[in-house]
Parts: sequence; structure tokens; C-alpha cells
Amino acid sequence: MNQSLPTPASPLKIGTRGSPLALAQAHETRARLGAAFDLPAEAFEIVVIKTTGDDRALIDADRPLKEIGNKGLFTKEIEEALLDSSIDIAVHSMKDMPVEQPEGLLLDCYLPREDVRDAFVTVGGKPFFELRQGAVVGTSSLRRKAQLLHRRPDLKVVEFRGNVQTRMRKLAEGVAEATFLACAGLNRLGLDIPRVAIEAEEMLPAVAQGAIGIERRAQDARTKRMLEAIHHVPTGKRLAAERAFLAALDGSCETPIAGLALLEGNEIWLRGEILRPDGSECLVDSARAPVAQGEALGRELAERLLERAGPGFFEFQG
Ligand SMILES: NCc1[nH]cc(CCC(=O)O)c1CC(=O)O
Repeated sequence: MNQSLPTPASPLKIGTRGSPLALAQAHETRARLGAAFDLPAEAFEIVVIKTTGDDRALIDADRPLKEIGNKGLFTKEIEEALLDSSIDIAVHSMKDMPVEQPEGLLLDCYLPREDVRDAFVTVGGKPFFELRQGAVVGTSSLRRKAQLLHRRPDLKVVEFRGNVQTRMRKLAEGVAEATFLACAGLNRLGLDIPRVAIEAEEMLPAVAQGAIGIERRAQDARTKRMLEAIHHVPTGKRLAAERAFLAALDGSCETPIAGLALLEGNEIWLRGEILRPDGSECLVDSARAPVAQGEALGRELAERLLERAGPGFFEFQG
């Protein structure tokens, strides 16, 4: 295995999706690796990979993503490119990543986590409590929909996809009065759109929201060494607990689940939430453990919630 650092003549290939957010994340990864190893930008090549999800999302722009495909819709082609060595590392939004990676690949490098909160977005930047009775809110996230309906059953939720610009246009056109976007995405894109951040206690974010993960071939010693140098350990500990929670719930993108871990000294605190898709019920629990036991904590919290939920909890009502 080639142990030497990349050079402009033999650059490290960074695979990513082509969306503006994905590209911003790939650039951040390149900048951090460049700084850690004192390498110029030309020692890296950013390789844009189109995924099934990108294609289908464009063709079927109004269909909920969950009807289009299953887990890995946005990662399959990127992981294939890693496995066949057409790229060396892959940059992902961890929120969209399945809990398990294919044989031969490892996901054990995380960049420092951005703001984990969701933002409430309207054309005028008004606060959530001002949303009038019966208002239409656009979101394609089952979690946000269920959390919203749980608090405000009067609201109407419509499917809302596309990039930030598309969603802002839909708001301007009056397709919906409000939407939710992750603060992390807006910050990474440097977008200054009117928004009101919602505290995590008010609306628990998705597992891994705001975190970037970098995947590599398990056997590649060079990328292992390079990624170790930029790995953010606290983010890794938080995600280990959150993703163990998600895995134990058998969470797919079709299930309204939220979870957030925080580090407090030598302890990790985890709060998790599962909801009925129509928002009629929301089960919340939290627990703490020594940091080293974060994964066990995630599994334990999931089991506690599943026990309270009983069979059929996630099924659609009527
Ligand atoms: N599912 C799409 C997605 N995946 C990651 C982010 C935002 C950035 C992040 O949470 O890391 C978004 C958009 C959004 O939820 O607004």
C-alpha cells in the first residue's frame, strides 16, 4: 500500500455528491487535510459522483424520498467508487448515512460538528409561535413532520424537496408558509437567509445532524493515517452513541426518530425520541453513562423506548 502523501502529480481523490452543500463539505475536508499535512490544494482532486438518489430526486421531484428508494440511495455509487479505487475517501453528511457500511469500508473520521439545531424558515424570518392556525408547512422529513404535528396538529404539512434555493423559491411562491432547514447546512453554505434556530430541547434534531463523516477503504494505510490526523474525537463519541441508538431502533429514513448526545466531562448524555408518523404520540427518554460506554447507552435507550412503544408504533394511522 502506498504510504507516501499525495502530490499534485498523484492527488488524493475525494469523492462527493455534487450538491452545493456536499461540495462545501468536500472543500472543508480538503482544507483540513491540506493544513494537517502542509499540502497544496492541487494535491487533492474532488471527484463528483452522481447517485441514484440525485437522479431519482430530480425526476420525481414531488414524490417523498421514502417512496423512491431505500437506505443508501445517496451513497451506493460513492461507496462503489471507493471499493473500486476510483476515489480514495468519501465525504458524507452523517445524517444521511446508513448505520452500517459495506464490507471493506470504514467510517471512523468525523470533522468537528456544526450547529445541531433545526432552523424555522419563513420569507420574513418570523418565529415559530407566530405560525397561524392551519398554516401550510413544507418538509420532506418524517421526523420534522411528526414533531411539528405533535405540537401543532392544526398545521398542514406538504412535501418539500430540493436544495435550499428551490425551497426558498417555493416559500416565495406561497407553496408553503414555512419550512425547516438544518442550521449546519445553512452555515456551511454561508447562506444568510432569515431563520430562527430552534433549541434542541424544543425540537430534537436527527441523529448525527450537523456532522460530516469521511469514509475510506479499511485496508488503506495511507488514508487511515491521514484521516486520523483530522478526526475530531468528541464528535466521534457523540455519534457513536447516537448511531448505536438509531441502529438498535432499526431506524430507516422512513421512521420518525430523533437523538442527540452531549459530552459533559467524563460522561455522555443521550436524549432520544420516537414518534408516530402522524405526530399523535411522542416518546422521549434520556440517560447518561461514562463516555466509554456511549454505544451501550444508545442501545439501552432504544430498548427502553421500544418497550414503551409496543408493536406497530411506527405504522401510519389511517
Ligand atoms: N437530508 C438532507 C440533509 N442532510 C444534511 C443536511 C444538513 C447538514 C447536516 O445536518 O449535516 C441536510 C439538509 C437539511 O436537513 O436541511
